[in-house]
Parts: sequence; structure tokens; C-alpha cells
Amino acid sequence: MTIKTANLGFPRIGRHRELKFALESYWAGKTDRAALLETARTLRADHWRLQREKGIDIIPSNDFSFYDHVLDTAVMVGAVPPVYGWRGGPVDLDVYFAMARGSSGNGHADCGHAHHAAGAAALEMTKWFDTNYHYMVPELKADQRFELTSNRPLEAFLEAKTLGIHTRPVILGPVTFLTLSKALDDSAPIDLLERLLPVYVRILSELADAGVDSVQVDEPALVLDLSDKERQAFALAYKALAKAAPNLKLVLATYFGPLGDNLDIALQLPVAGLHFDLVRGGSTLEDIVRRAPAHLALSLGIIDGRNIWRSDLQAIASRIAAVVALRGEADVVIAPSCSLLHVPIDIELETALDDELRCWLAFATQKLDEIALLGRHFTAGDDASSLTASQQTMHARLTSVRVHDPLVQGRLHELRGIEQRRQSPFSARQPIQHRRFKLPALPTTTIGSFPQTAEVRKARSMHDKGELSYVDYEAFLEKETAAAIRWQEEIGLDVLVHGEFERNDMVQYFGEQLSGFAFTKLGWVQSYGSRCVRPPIIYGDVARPNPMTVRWWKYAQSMTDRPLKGMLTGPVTILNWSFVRDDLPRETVCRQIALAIRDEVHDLEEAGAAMIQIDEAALREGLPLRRADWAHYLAWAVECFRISSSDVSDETQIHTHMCYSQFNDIMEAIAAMDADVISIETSRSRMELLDAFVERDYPNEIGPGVYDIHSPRIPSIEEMGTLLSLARERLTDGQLWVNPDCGLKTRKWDEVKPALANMVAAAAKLRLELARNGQRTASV
Ligand SMILES: Nc1nc2c(c(=O)[nH]1)N[C@@H](CNc1ccc(C(=O)N[C@@H](CCC(=O)N[C@@H](CCC(=O)N[C@@H](CCC(=O)O)C(=O)O)C(=O)O)C(=O)O)cc1)CN2
Ligand code: MET
Ligand SMILES: [Zn+2]
Repeated sequence: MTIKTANLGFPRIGRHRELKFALESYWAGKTDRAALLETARTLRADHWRLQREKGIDIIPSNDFSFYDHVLDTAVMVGAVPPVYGWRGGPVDLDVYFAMARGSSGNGHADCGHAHHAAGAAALEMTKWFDTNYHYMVPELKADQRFELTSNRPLEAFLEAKTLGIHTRPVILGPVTFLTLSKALDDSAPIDLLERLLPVYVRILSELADAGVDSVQVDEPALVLDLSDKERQAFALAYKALAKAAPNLKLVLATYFGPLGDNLDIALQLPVAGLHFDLVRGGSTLEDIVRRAPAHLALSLGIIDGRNIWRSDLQAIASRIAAVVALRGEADVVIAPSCSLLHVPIDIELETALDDELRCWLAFATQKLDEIALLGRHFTAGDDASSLTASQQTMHARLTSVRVHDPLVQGRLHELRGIEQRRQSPFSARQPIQHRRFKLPALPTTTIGSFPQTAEVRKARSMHDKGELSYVDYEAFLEKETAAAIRWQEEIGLDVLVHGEFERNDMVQYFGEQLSGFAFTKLGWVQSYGSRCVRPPIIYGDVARPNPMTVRWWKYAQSMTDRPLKGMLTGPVTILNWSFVRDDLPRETVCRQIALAIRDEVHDLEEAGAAMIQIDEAALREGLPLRRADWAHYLAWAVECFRISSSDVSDETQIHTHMCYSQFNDIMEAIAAMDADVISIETSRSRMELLDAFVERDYPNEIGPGVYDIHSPRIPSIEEMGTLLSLARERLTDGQLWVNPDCGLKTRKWDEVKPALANMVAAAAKLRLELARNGQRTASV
């Protein structure tokens, strides 16, 4: 038997986000294709060399992507919808980007081809399992044809080979690819398996011919609840793939959770190796080790690919040793739990972090070190001092005074067992609030952010670097905020926002002001395409030393007589979009954040805020991957929202916002949040998502989005009017608000201004009709 080390994927964006800047510059027409390709090639080479230098035995290739690896797979197998004008053969990069970002109708912005004259919308984007990474949803139809457009894994393998690096190509497995796809008709993507397999067979046999000895086939769908048909698909698929290239070792990679009831399927497949996530599925280790066929190589996903803490390598080494002892002749591989795509690249770049904190952390580069160290421990019998050192570091973190705040723990204790609820039920609050605000029917508002223009980001970046003084930066933000308020009044919005110009990100901004949080300067993680986030690091008990948003709310409200919403990010979203300490249950950390937000809500109300919005964008998307775990999660998530939002008087209106609005399964939880107003993303579903609210007889007020902010398109008055009529078929007029799908930070002002003016006009038109109808009824 041998013990080897492996990596499953390395971040693509670059230490200094080189890929982001190369992409955005190419899209803007400022640099040419050759420059983009060159940046990409350099990044790949750097990453392969780094992994080799670190001493990783099995280095992945084809983990790079210009935008997203699911999109890459769709393009590779020829699943390109006709609107993008592809006519067979290799898919041009601009067609690829059109699928990712849409193409404008004027024929030059994204793509210079005449067939794009009408413009094409981007594919839908959704989150990758329970991460904050988003993939493009492949669109398939019943008579879908697949063909190999170009063997990308092969190209990547050969590119690494010319650098003298022998890699293991990664591909997204056929079953997961189909389960992540959507059908445009009534068909089920999984039924296309037999059509798809020949393409995979060809990819693999070409790889084998080129001298590849092993391929990592990602099948994370194996950690989900699967239908019988999907389970059967695995047997069918892997029988065909194993036959295609008998000399190629297929390593089936699963991650993000335990295999659970899918373990038997996985163990019966004709593959050479199985990778599984030990960080999120630890309890099944013994089961796997005992039941795995004797020849099966086990790849142990034992270094956390989803979090940033240095590991206790001593403890991990013991776990590995136990597996090794039981496995006899079979190979064992030491690996991260999943691709390192979800962690930042290098802690060494964080020179501003204090040494104590820095030594608690391991980003992608440091995780490679940890894996290599474990490998050497088993193969070269390296002395154990580094292992013990890591254990001491971990111990130091857990016992550090910086991690524990008795005041916070005391407050949490007091909270225990007390149900958090508003003073009166919604039916009593609603008339009080209506009397207070006297808003017209169908009140108009927006979700919070306005465009983060280059100017805004430049000013913040200069301020961060000390090139723009605090006073000048604040003055600049005041100017932006004031202009946004004047403009909102001008076009006639009823409920205003301050625009969030002072915020770098809706989560990071709060993290930076809370204690128990650390944040990075260059700890970027890809969220979608070229867009990245720097998730805050929650290392200790959370408290809010000072008000976080009151100053901006006050400034903005002082400029207008219309109500201006206080704007906060909710506890569940802050938790889900941060790196969370691993020494407390997540729900406990969430309750701590909830208390901090509760304090902020209190201060906003005291300062005079009459409406306070608490965004829970990530509450729905944070749902556990397995249905059996939903109830527990929803119970504490809703409780945390209520801790944050319930300590206000009846006349204070609590808003919330959620972008991902598939609520059918969690309607009870949405209702239990008891927000006075909820705004949601609905425009693309043509309001169908509202049916869940109707079925449940949901009484509170709702703002279903009528403007798809993910597209640069400017919706017309008629279009939004139609959406409002569809909403009125489902909701009462007293319930309905008018707003976009989400915040407008990624849009440009020349898109936002006409779009919102149209939105206000659509509401006004409808009000007029309501008034006329009302008069007619009155005069009869
Ligand atoms: N955390 C989080 N997750 C989320 C969302 C979200 O808003 N936040 N929204 C959903 C979609 N995901 C998104 C993720 C990122 C962005 C986004 O716009 N990201 C920005 C960065 C935002 C940011 O942190 N901005 C900072 C830093 C900006 C920056 O790059 N500054 C330059 C200099 C800029 C200049 O001089 O022009 C630098 O530091 O080098 C700031 O404004 O302060 C980007 O990639 O461009 C949008 C949506 C789901 N998940
Ligand atoms: C991703 S949800 C965004 C909510 C936030 N208030 C904004 O408007 O940007
Ligand atoms: Zn949103």
C-alpha cells in the first residue's frame, strides 16, 4: 500500500485577483483576448508549481475556469442553448461569456457577432451546494444533443505536462452535472444520461491515450437526498465510464457532507478510488473503512476546505493511522475535504493581522503545507514536533482570552428559554403602522444599495491606503448619499434608503465593526464570475462595542421628510457568509450576532428610525443539504432573526429581504419570522413564487421584486405593470409593495435611474386605476 497526498482544486482568481482584473478589462474592451489568455496561463502555471513545491503528490488540472466550472462542463459537452448562436465545433470564448453574462443587443459589448443582434439573457445563476459560490445552471431539453466541443481536461493536462508537471485532471461527473441542470420543458435532465455518456467516454479515452493515469471525477450530488432514478444513474454511468478506459483510475470525489444512505451506491461503483469529506461526515469514517472493497483507494478529505483554521495535525494523524491500520493493502490518500476554491489563497499576505491571530489561520497555501506535512509524517517518518506544534496552536486559540467574553456569555444565558416576539401580533401592528406612515397603496421602495461606482470604490480604497483623509472620505460619502436621496425624492419613491455607499460589502461592513471578528485585506474568495468577497473571520465571542449604522441613517433621514429605512444585515446572513469558529455550535455564534444586531436595532429606533430592514439574504440558501436537518436549522435561524427584530415598539416597521425566494418548503419559517414587510426576488419567476404565500394565507406585507437587477436590461413600465397585475392576482392591495428584486450595487446609474423611474410610473398607473375603480364603485 502507498500513502500519498492530493489536492482537489486550487483557487483560480489569483493572489491579487489577477483573473478578476484581466476578465473585467477584457469585457470592457480595454485589453485583448491574448492578454486574458496569458494571465490565465500564468496563473495556472504558478498554481501548479506552488503545489509541486509544497510537495503535493497528486496535483489537479482543469480546476481553472474563466467563469465557472459547471458552465465549462456545459460548454464542453455542447449544451449551448441556440440563442447564443453556436453552430458546432469549439465554442468561442465570447459565446461562453455571453452564456455567463448575457449579451447586449447592440452587437459589440459582449460579442461582435451579428446573430446576437437581439441580445441574449445570461443563464440562470444559483449557489453551488451550501457555499457562497454560484454556478451557471445548464439548460437542457428533452431532445438535447451532446457533443464533445473540445477536450478541456486534456488541454489542461498537456499544458501542465509541458511544464514538467504530471497532473490528475478534474471533471464534473455526469450525474452531478445533470442533477444541477434544469430542463426547459417537462423532461427531467437525468433522463439524458444515456445521451451524455458517450461524450464522457470520449473525454476519458482521449485522456487515457494521452498518458493520464488517474482522473478525479467530482460527484458531490452523492451527499444529497437523491431520487431512485438518480441513484440508479450512478451505477449506469460508472459502468460505462469504467469500460471506456480500463487503464484509467477513476477517483470519485464527494464532498460537503456525509454519503449517508448513498454510501452503498458509492461503494459499489467500479472506480479505483473514493474521496469523502471527513470534516463534514466524520461519523461515517468507520463505516466506510470497514465496508469499502479491499482494492478501493480511500482519499481522506481531512483538512477543512471550507474554513480557515489551522488544523490539529496530531489528532488528524491519529485518525489517518487508524484507517491505515485497517486498510491492509489498499492505498490511502491525504487530501483537503473539498476543492480549496472556497478559502482565500495565502495568509502570508495579511501583514496587518496581528501575529497571534495569523498563526491560528491556514488559507489554501497553508493547507497544502498541512497536507504535505501529514504526508511526510507517514512516508518519511518526519519527526512529530510539527504535529505537536499545530496541536499547541489550536489549544492556544481555544483558550485565548481574546476568544471568550463573559459579558456575551452572560447575556446569552439570560436569553435562554425566553421566546422572542413582538409586543402585539401583526394584525394589531398593521393598522398602527398604516396610521403612522400614511403611505399610498402599493408603496414604492428599493432594497438598499445603489451603484458602487468606480468613484465610490476608488475613494474607499484611497481612504484605506491613507491617501484620502477620514474627513474627506466622509464628506465624499455624504455627497453621494445626499444626491441619492434628492434623486429618490425627485422620481417619487415613497420609502427611501441611504444607498449603502459607505459599505464595502453587506457582511464585511458589519464584521469590521463587531468584536470577535477579524477581517483580511486580500482574503478574496470567488462568489461568481469575477465577483469576490472577503468573508470576515469570527474567532471569538461577538459583541457590538458601538453603533454601526446610526450615523449614516441619521444623516440620510435628516435630508428628507419621507421615511428612510435603517439598513442592517441579519445574523443568519452574517454567519453564513463568514468563516465561523469551530469551537462552538454555529447556532450559538448566530445567537451572539443576533444580540449585536438587536442592540443596533434598539439604537436605530431610539434615534428615530421608524422602519428598519434586516436583510436575511442567506437564510434560505443556508438550508442544510439534507432535508432531515432542515427543521433544526430553521428553528434556530428564525429564533435569531426574532432576537434581532423583536425588541421594538408596535409602530416600528420591521422589513426583511431575501433574494433566493424558493419558499414553498419553508413557508412556516418565513411566517414565524413575522417581519412586517418582506421583499423577495420574484421577477424572473413571473410571480409564481408568490403562490407559496397564497397557499399559506400569509398575512404580512410583501414586496415581490418587479425589476430583475441581475440583468443590465431596463424593464419598461408595461412590463413591471404586468408583473404587478400578476402579483395582485395573488395578494391583496393592502399587502403589496413595489420594489426591485435585490440591491442595486452591481448596476450602473444609467441603468438604475430609468428602471426605477419606470417602476414608480408603473405603481402610479396602477394606483390611478385603483382610484378610478374605487370611485366607480362608490358612485354606483
Ligand atoms: N458577502 C456577500 N455575499 C453575497 C452577496 C453579497 O453582496 N455579499 N450577494 C450575492 C451575490 N454575490 C456577490 C458577491 C460579490 C459582489 C461584489 O460586488 N464584489 C465586489 C467586491 C466588493 C468589495 O468588497 N468591495 C470593496 C473592495 C473594492 C476593491 O476591489 N477595491 C480595489 C480598488 C478599487 C478601485 O481603486 O477602484 C482594491 O482594493 O484593490 C470596497 O468597495 O471597498 C467585487 O468583486 O468587485 C456582488 C455580489 C450572494 N452572496
Ligand atoms: C444580497 S441582498 C442585498 C441587500 C442589501 N441591502 C442591498 O441592497 O444590497
Ligand atoms: Zn438580495
